[in-house]
Amino acid sequence: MAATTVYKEPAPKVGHTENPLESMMSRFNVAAEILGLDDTTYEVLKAPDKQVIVNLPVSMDDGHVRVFEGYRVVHNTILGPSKGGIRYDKNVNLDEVKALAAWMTWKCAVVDIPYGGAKGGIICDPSTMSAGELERLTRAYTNSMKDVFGPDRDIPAPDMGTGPREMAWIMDEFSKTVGQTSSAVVTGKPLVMGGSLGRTEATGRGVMVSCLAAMSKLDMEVENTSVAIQGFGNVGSWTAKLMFDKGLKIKGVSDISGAYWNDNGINIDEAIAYKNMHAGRLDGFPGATPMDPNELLTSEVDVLVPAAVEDVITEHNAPYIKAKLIVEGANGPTAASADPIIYGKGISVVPDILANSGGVTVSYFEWVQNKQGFKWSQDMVTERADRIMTEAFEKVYAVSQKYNCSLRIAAYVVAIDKVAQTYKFRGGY
Ligand SMILES: NC(=O)C1=CN([C@@H]2O[C@H](COP(=O)(O)OP(=O)(O)OC[C@H]3O[C@@H](n4cnc5c(N)ncnc54)[C@H](OP(=O)(O)O)[C@@H]3O)[C@@H](O)[C@H]2O)C=CC1
Ligand SMILES: O=C(O)CCC(=O)C(=O)O
Repeated sequence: MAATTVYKEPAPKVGHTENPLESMMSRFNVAAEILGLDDTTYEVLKAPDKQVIVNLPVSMDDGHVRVFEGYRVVHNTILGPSKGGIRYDKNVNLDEVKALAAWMTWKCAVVDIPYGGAKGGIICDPSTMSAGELERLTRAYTNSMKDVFGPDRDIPAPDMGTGPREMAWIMDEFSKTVGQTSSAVVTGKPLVMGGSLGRTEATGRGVMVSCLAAMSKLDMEVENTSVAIQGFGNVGSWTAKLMFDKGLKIKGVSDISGAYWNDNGINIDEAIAYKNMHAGRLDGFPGATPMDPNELLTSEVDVLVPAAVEDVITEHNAPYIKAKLIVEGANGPTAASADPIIYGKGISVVPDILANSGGVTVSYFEWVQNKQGFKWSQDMVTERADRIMTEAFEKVYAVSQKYNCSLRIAAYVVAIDKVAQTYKFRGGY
């Protein structure tokens, strides 16, 4: 794929400090130029519609009150109510949330689901907080956002550091403020209370499906393909499990405790069982040997799946990457400064806004089911999600061929074109 196309992104600035918002904007600018996007739509899309910053006083277990800062950024709602996860992490910041919100707009447009984009975050370290503290924090955040959230306004979901438990608290707290049970206000809920079959594994499944689609374009065979995966949380562990079940050889995995390597392939069922029995960490896993986490990204594998945080692939390590294919499970794992290097090496990249869009796709199914008051079977969810992922991949691939550009720029072109066309029909400015 990439080897036959011409690179079209601006060269990195000298001394560039990685910033996900700048990375998002530099790709957006290239796609806008390809499309000949009009100035008004460009100005509307380059900044978020709404940015909310809240102060959240929370009683801690030791009796003192700690004040947390939280954000919700709504990037755009021209395609429908805004959608996007909530991140709990000590490194959350407003620029990051703004980039993540814009990526949600592009992602929903790429898979053609009727949502705009948003993202939320709270600066906190969930690994050091008790369940009670996290519940009080989540309820305080939901209360502060009661005029932002709504089943037809803005619909949160899980992201790093959050999962079904937090989504259940959000649903309960929001329902209390509106005086009726409001299942469709949030997705990624536990199954018993309106969650969808298939949501937990949906993002990893989409990563696996788009990886196989890209491998087929590159004539890569499943049996001979080795993989390294950074991050072993929801996205990383499900990607690993589903790729392992398909017969790919997962040689390296990592989490915050370190990286682990087995040249003969890691038994992912054993790795997940070990993690579940050891406080969610792989530390001490006997089925692989510890390695330097920095070396995982440049290890001798065919496919690299970054599935943890932003900006892990930069101009500094990109020259040493050996994989032929990068499939971005995480949002924004590749800084824009690395793009020309990766492209120049002929490495294909299935970009985040395509590769990890399986999660929001099944969130959309959950929202539809909540509104219908009807539950879909696992087969129905899987078949529909796989079809959407495959069609989105083929569409992005065709655009990359048409404009002779990378899959990343092609995905932005598909997304921005849909949003811009909708603005033309709806008017309003
Ligand atoms: N959940 C979803 O449905 C979706 C998530 N994403 C994106 O996928 C990425 C991961 O999210 P998710 O899996 O939900 O988050 P989780 O919190 O479930 O998992 C994050 C994983 O990354 C690990 N990690 C964190 N920092 C590092 C690091 N520096 N090096 C290696 N591993 C690290 C964590 O380790 P440890 O557990 O040891 O702390 C954990 O294994 C994020 O970019 C998120 O935005 C995108 C689409 C949907
Ligand atoms: O499931 C969702 O609604 C959003 C998931 C998310 O935050 C993401 O795709 O980055």
